[in-house]
Amino acid sequence: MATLAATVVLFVWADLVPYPNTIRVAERGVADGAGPQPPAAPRGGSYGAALAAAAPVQPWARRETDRFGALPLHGAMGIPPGLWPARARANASRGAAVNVRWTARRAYGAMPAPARASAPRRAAASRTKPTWLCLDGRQAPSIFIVGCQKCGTTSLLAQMEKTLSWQGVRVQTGHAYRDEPPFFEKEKHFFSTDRIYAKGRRFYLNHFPPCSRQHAAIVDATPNYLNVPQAPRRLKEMYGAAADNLTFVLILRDPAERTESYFYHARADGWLHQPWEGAPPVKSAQYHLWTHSSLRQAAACAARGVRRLWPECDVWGLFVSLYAQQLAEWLRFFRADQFIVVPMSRYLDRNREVMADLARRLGLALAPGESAPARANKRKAKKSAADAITTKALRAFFAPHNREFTDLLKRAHVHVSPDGRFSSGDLFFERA
Ligand SMILES: Nc1ncnc2c1ncn2[C@@H]1O[C@H](COP(=O)(O)OS(=O)(=O)O)[C@@H](OP(=O)(O)O)[C@H]1O
Repeated sequence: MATLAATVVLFVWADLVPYPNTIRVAERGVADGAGPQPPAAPRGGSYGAALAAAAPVQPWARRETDRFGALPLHGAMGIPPGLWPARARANASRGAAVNVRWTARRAYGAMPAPARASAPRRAAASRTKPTWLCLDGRQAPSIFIVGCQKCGTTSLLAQMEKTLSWQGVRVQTGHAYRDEPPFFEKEKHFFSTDRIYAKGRRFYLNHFPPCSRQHAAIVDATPNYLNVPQAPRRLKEMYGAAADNLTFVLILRDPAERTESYFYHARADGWLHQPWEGAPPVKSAQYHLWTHSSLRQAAACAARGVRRLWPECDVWGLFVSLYAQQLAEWLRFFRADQFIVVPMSRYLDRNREVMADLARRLGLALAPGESAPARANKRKAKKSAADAITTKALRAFFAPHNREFTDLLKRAHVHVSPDGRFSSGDLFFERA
């Protein structure tokens, strides 16, 4: 009830604020995320056919395409029409009322069927030694922390480097070139960034030590690999047959908190994603206004029948938190038993168990004794009470996506650290 009240307050208030009515939405991603896309059609048939079979597309859904400003977000948030502010009700009576939730559910019903791990493959998920990959004379990464941005990836990597080893040799990340920012030591951005990918395989592999100097395992911890749709295909192509031996770690945070953290980081560093006309300069963007515009963007996409909000609506901003749709894409290229999902809450609360589980699955030894996760990349901006209200509104938006994520993990038999156990419902708000 408190969540609903907070959401209503935010959106009633937000409705009074003048917003740009036309939002220019990049068709698919922006900047480095753009470029050739993997095929969108699912394995078992076309989305179009599945959607048409489920229910015919309503004319009002089509009409919404260019009417961004008129969308009643309140409906998308599940708020009963009686509680909508006057402007939203007026929009609705003009024919703009869109049951976005229904549209979205219909669209997501047709997600690609993920590849299932066969029983022997699943059994083989624990290893006795790490995977050692030599490509063109370089020890190439065999472990990828592919996501997600603002989910504790820096902290996890630091702890892996400190505590995981094999026969006394630690894991490591390779190096950054002198003209690259220092954080490229952790994250190479190769498979996710067109201009870096264009430099080619040799350029990537030159970041890693020669095979002669054997390391326990090499890690590329680029949190954007998960949300850039080109990344899994590129990775698979580069590794060829060796791709079967890779392990992908996904440390994932409550999507709403992640989005909040992203906003403050991206605003401070000047790369906040706001693909709508009339957006303020990045430095003066405000969290609640940015969130409201992002939710409008999502609602408009759903209303015009976009099949998967990620990647078809956008791949940046709050769309980075659409984990189900992203993982489904990765499962088209890799087996389910190559993935380890680490909820950030478990990483913090059950740290030792999670690290032991990672060690087992990566074939590495865990150093004895306790080690706490470092608080890396802590945001500098102060939290405010108003932010909490905005984040609650985001939670309402993400709730069905979170359930979809949990369903996917169960269906595809993806391992959730530390013990593979999780209940149906929302993984990010499970009871201990
Ligand atoms: N130990 C521990 N406890 C609690 N929170 C932690 C911890 N380690 C990292 N964090 C929070 O994770 C956020 C940074 O995540 P990333 O390192 O993945 O960021 S980045 O994508 O590499 O920029 C960032 O979140 P915000 O502070 O909310 O922005 C960090 O504070």
